[in-house]
Amino acid sequence: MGGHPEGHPEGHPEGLPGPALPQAPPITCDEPGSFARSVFQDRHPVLIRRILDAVPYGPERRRDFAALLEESRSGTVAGLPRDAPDRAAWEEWGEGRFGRRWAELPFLWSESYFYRRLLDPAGYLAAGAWHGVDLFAPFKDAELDGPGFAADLAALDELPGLAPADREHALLAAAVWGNQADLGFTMVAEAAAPEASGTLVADESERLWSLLDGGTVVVVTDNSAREILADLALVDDLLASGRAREVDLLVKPRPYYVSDATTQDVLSCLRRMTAAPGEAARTGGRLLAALREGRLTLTAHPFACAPLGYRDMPYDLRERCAAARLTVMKGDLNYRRLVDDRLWPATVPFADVTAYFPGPVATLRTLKSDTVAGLAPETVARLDAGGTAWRTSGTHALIQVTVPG
Ligand SMILES: O=P(O)(O)OC[C@@]1(O)O[C@H](CO)[C@@H](O)[C@@H]1O
Repeated sequence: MGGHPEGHPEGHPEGLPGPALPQAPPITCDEPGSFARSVFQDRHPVLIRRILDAVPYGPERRRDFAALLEESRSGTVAGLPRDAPDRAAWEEWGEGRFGRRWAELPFLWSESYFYRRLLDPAGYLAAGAWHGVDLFAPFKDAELDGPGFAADLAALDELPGLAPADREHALLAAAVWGNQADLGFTMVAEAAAPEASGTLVADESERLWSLLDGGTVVVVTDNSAREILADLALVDDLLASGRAREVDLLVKPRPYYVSDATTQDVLSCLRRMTAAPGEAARTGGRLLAALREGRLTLTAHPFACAPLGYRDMPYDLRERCAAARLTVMKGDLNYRRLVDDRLWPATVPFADVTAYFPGPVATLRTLKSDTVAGLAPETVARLDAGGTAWRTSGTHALIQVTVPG
């Protein structure tokens, strides 16, 4: 495993077979006024202030959070502590990147490393009183306790009354738009309200359904609380309808990108479901039974928190996706990893950019960062003419599918 060169890919990176791709530079934070730059310069200070407001870390840890913020906004990249359990992995994933300016590195790498580094002042990995304490738990808990989550639980009561096709349509839409409920994203006030479902800029949902014919489905999850609730409701329907024989839910092994779902977050959601009345409890009960029977599995692979694209998947994950009938990637970060977070022309065929993937793959994403591929020229022209930040505001979404040849 390892990163591929940051230079422009001319043809297929790493010389693997596949279609010739146009040149596309990786997104970095060096461009003034860019979204990526605003994440480090505007979003991260808010995030750290909120963490320090929400969790009573002592003075030394608070100073270490501030120092990390300073380093990541204007400094060069320091390595991990000598005794960090994941130091060897990061030395490989970050080869040639330590000591360089944060802003010049690929945004995918630098942002992922920033979330890894946050775990050190939080004391999450080291032995001691703060070991294993999720620094984002106050935000995740607030969403679980909020009116939006309660409304989503209650909305499940509508599902049994719907015809199967309508139910599938509603569940898929909920899984797509549930991705607006990203707590990192809502750190900035102008972010779109999670309730507002907007426009699909690409919709290959018919192809997605046509692939779901009873095999194993891998779901690469994104956010906890409202998004994972929608994902779990969809998974329940896939299992109950026979569209999936087994579902493997990939979660994060540690707190990541604020609200990304860990095993603990999935269990918290299931607990809320089973404690609620009506269909929420029945759905939660079926999912618990599926876990017990092994039809639903949870996997927390270290690569879930790697700063690399899926092109660099380790062998075991590659094999798993190759054997699955379909891999479903949820959310913006997984999309960035799928298309290598480059400034592709938006009309470059999605199938070409993802041709390396070892099996059929679908992506359900609201657009919250600059990279995008596979859009029709007239769609791009219309969106650009609209004068809105359609790539980054979370008001637009897509469902795209690739079945490698
Ligand atoms: O993967 P998710 O939860 O949909 O989005 C992750 C995200 O909030 O993080 C990045 C900026 O911080 C963007 O790619 C995106 O908006």
